[in-house]
Order: sequence, then C-alpha cells, then structure tokens
Amino acid sequence: MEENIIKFEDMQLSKKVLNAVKDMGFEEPSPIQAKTIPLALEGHDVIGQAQTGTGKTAAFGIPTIEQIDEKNKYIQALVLTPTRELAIQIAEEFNKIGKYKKVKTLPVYGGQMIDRQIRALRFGVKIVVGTPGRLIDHIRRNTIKLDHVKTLILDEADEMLDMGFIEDIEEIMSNLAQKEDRQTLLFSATMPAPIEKLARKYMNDPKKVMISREQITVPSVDQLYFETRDKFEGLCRVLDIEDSGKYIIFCRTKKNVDDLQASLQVRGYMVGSLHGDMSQAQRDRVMRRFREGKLEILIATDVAARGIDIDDISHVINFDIPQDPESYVHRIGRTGRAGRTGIAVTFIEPKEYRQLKSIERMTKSRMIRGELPTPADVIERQREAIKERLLKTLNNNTYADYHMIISDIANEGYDYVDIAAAALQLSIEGVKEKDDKPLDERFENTGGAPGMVRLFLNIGRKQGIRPQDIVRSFASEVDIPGSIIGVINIYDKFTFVEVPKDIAEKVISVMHRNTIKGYKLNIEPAKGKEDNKK
Ligand SMILES: Nc1ncnc2c1ncn2[C@@H]1O[C@H](COP(=O)(O)OP(=O)(O)OP(=O)(O)O)[C@@H](O)[C@H]1O
Ligand SMILES: [Mg+2]
Repeated sequence: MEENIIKFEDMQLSKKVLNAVKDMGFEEPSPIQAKTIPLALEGHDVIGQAQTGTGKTAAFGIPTIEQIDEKNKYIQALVLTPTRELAIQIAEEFNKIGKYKKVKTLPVYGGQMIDRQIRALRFGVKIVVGTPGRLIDHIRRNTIKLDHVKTLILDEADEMLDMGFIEDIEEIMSNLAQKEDRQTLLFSATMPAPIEKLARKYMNDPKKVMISREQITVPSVDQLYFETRDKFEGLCRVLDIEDSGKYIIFCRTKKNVDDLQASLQVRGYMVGSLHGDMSQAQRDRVMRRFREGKLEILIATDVAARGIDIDDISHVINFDIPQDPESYVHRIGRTGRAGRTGIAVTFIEPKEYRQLKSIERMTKSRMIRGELPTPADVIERQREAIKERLLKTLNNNTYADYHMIISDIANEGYDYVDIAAAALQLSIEGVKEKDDKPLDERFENTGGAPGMVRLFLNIGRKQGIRPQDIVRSFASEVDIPGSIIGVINIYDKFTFVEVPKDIAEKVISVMHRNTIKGYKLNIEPAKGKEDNKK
C-alpha cells in the first residue's frame, strides 16, 4: 500500500466515530479511505475505485455515519448491494463504526420475514442496507420511507448499474431526493467505462478517485492456472497437496455447484455451498460455518464473488472459468485482503485457453501456468504431513502414559517398528479388520434382491452427507445409470445400497480408492440379516 500522509485524526471526524474506528483496529486509513473520506465529508459525490479488500466499506461508511443527524428520527442514508450476504456484512461494519454515535443500521433483504424487518424498522433505524428487490417491496408497502435520505450509496456500483439491476435502481432513486439534493457515492474494484458514463447521469458532478490504475487485481495474490481435461481430478489433487487452508471454489451455475458439492463429499471433503436457490436460513448457516472455520471449503456461484470479507481465505479456485474479467477480479479478491497474501487457481479445459488470455489482458494481470501435482506428489505430501504431526507429538513429549502398553507388547516379541506403524495406522484409519475371504464369497447372503448385492455404507455422521448424493456420484464414476443403484435403508448413519452383482466389485473399489484426507467412506458387503437389523 502506498504511504498516506493523512491520518484519521486529521479528517474532521467526531470523537465518537474516531474512537469506534480505532476500536476496529484501523490505525491508519487505507489509500481509498484517505482520498475519499475528506471529499465525502465536504459533500461531494464520489466515484471510488480501488482493489478488492482495501477498505472501501469504511471509505463510504465513515463519512456517511459522521454526517448522520442523531436527532432526526428518519432513515437518512441508503446503501444498495447486489447480494444479501453483502448487505448483512456491510450493516455489521456500519454498526461498528456507529456504535458510540448510536447510529443504527439495518440490513433489509429478501428471504427474511418481512414482518420482522418492519418491526425492526420502527426502532430508530438511521441507515438501511438492502438488496433492490426487497427494498422496492418495502417502498411499495410504505414500510420504508426514503424522503429524508440524503446519502445514497451503491456498493459494487458497476454490478448494480448493470442490466439486471438498473430498472430496480431507477425505481428506488425515484423515491429519493433529486441528485442535486442528495449525495451519491459509488464504489467498486471495477468500473467499465460505459457503466461509469451511465453512473454519472445519476450523480452531481462526481469526483473520481482511482487507486492503482496499473493493476486491478491485488499484487499479493499469486495467480495460477491449470489446463486439464479432468478438472475434478485436478481439483482433488490441488486440495490434497495442501495440509490446511480455507478455500472458496467458484462454479458457473447452481447445478455445477450442487454437482461439485456431491462429488467432493463422496471423496470425504468437508464442503458447503452457496447459491441463489437455497433458502436464506441455509445460506446464513453455511456462511456462519465457513466464517467460523467449521467448513474448510465453500463452493459458490458468483453470488459470493463480490464484497464478501472473510479474512483467512487462503485459496480462491475458479473451477469454472469466470464469464468476464470483472468476475475474475472480484472472485480472486476474496483472498489476499487487507495486505494479506493469497493464492488464486483457475482451471481451464484446453478450449478455454483464449478466454483465459483475454481475462489476463483485460485485467492486466498474469497467471502462471501450473503443473498439477501427481498422485505420487500427493501421497508424498500426505506422508510428510503425517511425519510432521508425529514429530510434533514426539517433541511435545506428552505420551508417557502409553509407554507401558508399548513395552508390554514388545515383551511379547513384537518389533518396535511394527508397533509404531500399527499405532500410526490405528490413529489414522482406526482398527482395520483383515478379511481373508474372497470378495465373491462375501457377496453371498448380503440380503439383497435376487441378482443384487447389498452393500453397507458407513458415511460417518459429522460430514452430513446425503446418501442419495453419494449414490448419484459414484454411479457416474462407475459409468452406470444411478437408477440401477438403490438406496435401501438409512438408520441414522447406516446406509445400505443395492447394486447388481456384476458391478459390485467395481463399486467397492471405486469407493475405496476415493477414501481421502483421513475421512473414511467405508463400503463393504452387508453381513446379511445381522447388519440389516442395526
Ligand atoms: N484502515 C484500515 N486498517 C486496517 N484494516 C482495514 C482498514 N480499512 C478496512 N480494513 C479491513 O480490510 C478488510 C477489507 O475491507 P473491505 O471489505 O471494506 O474491502 P473492499 O475494498 O470493500 O473489498 P471488495 O472490493 O472485495 O468489496 C476488512 O476486513 C476491513 O475490516
Ligand atoms: Mg466491498
């Protein structure tokens, strides 16, 4: 980040706002804040363009909250955002900035009970952050009155003024003061020229502030691409080669998101997904779990591409190449925020190479061609990771309680290396039974219909995998229609599937091959009546 001479203290901010900003841990303004806060405080309209993760929210939030009149009981500022998650996030940041001044900001978005919002609106809300659709709903019902709004903010302005939103935005604007009597602030990391031209029509002699003309993407994000005919296999290897991380994976369509989620779950990854066909409760839950680190992988459509601020995302993966350069910039901007580093990986099929080059050209960035890790690399890396963990345990020296067991076993004549290896297997895979019977014999008496074999599938409870997703995915892996495989029974975590006898072996071997990352997806021939009773 470039040097700023100006400090928050130099900005004509009230003590209340200044202290709140300090409480948030902001020591110095970021470049976009240094340039736009004074302009906005002077009452100018502003178009602010700066890279992802550089503090645009506070750049418009601080002056907006500073200018709120606490004694005026009406809504005085309106922020429009393209997605619900972003509305919630911005409202949270505004409430932090406004905490001492007691300026209340309310997010208003679709999918949430409108009655609840109407009730909340009665309690002295000064700023509303919303998605256009739900706002229009409120305006038409007369539950939100905007005639005292003096400040209008479009975050992700280029997206808001794009075709999909423009009519809604115009309808909302028609309820506000004329552009001469209001302050309009537009922010985004990207601002295509035609959109900026359109934007100026709604603004009053705006000041344009542009940070970093040369580079639209964040320099601290390493950008890679992989060209492959099997993106899924490539993705798994990329995920497996890292010992830890927090990943957001973008797909082009909702269906691709669902399919990828099912495939990754079958392979034992902890994944959640986010897209527009989910209920708001599901969306909130997955975002919460991802923020809290309970989910290591979030698969999403572009609904998560803009504005979302989660500070420890290590990798952004474009499983499907973005449709336009703006989408690329915003997607990869979910990592490397506020000066941190990050890795952005884009998968392409050979025919998409030109599209990749055009993204590079238009974003003035460079993606390095990567070599996919080989399966041997992955195994080597996992071995390393196990070694690291084992060495750490050794160095921590907290295992004295187990000495006795080991010496007992050694006294019985077992070799120390064998004991250690067995202990390691036990800690990673649990007790493994050796089954000497040939598979064919084990297929007898599994309790299936004639010609069918009944398999027992141990999914493990914590992964929350839907058995039907597993069935669907492995059906496609073994190249047979999912309809041949039936899910028989689910008792909490016990699931049985029935498959034709001639493919049973194949199904088992595919499932075993797919046991990854320490999560077991055990599948084995059911043991007849006994198992079915569980
Ligand atoms: N002055 C500051 N000092 C330290 N951290 C800051 C400062 N301003 C903002 N941040 C932090 O930087 C992170 C990114 O900020 P923000 O979400 O506003 O970025 P943005 O520019 O809006 O990015 P995007 O284009 O992706 O929406 C946030 O976690 C925020 O708390
Ligand atoms: Mg933002």
